[in-house]
Amino acid sequence: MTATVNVYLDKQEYGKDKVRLLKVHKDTNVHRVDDLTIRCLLSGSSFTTSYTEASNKAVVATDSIKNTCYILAKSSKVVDTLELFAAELANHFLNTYGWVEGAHVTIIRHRWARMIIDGKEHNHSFWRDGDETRQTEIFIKRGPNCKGRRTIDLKSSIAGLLVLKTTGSSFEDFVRDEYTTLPEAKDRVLSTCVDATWEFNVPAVDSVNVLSTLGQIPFNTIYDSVRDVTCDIFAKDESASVQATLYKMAAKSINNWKWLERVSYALPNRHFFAVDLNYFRGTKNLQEHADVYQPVADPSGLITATVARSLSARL
Ligand SMILES: O=c1[nH]c(=O)c2[nH]c(=O)[nH]c2[nH]1
Repeated sequence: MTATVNVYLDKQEYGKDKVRLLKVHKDTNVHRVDDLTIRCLLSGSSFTTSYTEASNKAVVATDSIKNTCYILAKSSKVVDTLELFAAELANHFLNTYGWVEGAHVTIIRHRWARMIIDGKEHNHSFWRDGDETRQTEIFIKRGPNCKGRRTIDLKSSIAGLLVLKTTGSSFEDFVRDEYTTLPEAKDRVLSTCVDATWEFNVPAVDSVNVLSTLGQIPFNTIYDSVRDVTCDIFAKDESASVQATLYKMAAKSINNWKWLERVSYALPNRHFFAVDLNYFRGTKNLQEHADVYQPVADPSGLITATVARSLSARL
């Protein structure tokens, strides 16, 4: 029995997720590695019938999409710049399959730090120095009227950068009412797991110019810089709140880089509460006496914001 037709396919994207890939750069005997997890999703009106009429005529198998990731990783010269490799992949799908209207590629890079052996960086041995990842997400679309044009939405992120400072953070002067139990804190432990995202301002370009246009943006330097700014401000700011520190971090990176349009942070406030030890022989461990804390995994605060370049700054 056919379903009643008071519905329509509103949107669709399909492809391969969690394609795992390790690229070893062997150009010298000091090897470098890029350990990636890739998602490639395709979209376009030609795929509608694969959902609504069970027709696979336009469907590029997700297995072929996976193979493409490996084939391009073999030939690519830019795997170590996530944004450019993501653009190469997305562009490939648009150039190869004329009916694909949008290619949406997300790449996560997992950390491998060089081992120090006998006091020296080792040529080909690495260790996982944390769960933090670098990520990028690109969505390249064919121009609606001019098929040779491409519009590019591009953003990159740091996810899971776990940081902690033991002083230089306060939280005072907040609302006190009958719901409040939290004491004012002049000096507290501050810890968060940073998710930072920066959105690039990329003009629409002709299909042949996608990679050369993006090639002008110093993506790896921007990533290093946003990470440095995050750590620098986290460490040096006399923080009045997570909100105030977040704003300084985001504003600084927008001011540093003309390519950045918006910078967002999501900062969980991982609480460390001083343990009240007064019950044990009057032991003082609160306020200025605190040095034993209880980390509280749940619940955590969550402070999020996006800071954007103002229109006047674009002129
Ligand atoms: O930096 C903070 N911001 C808050 O909004 C908040 N709320 C809270 O209980 N502790 C904190 N800390």
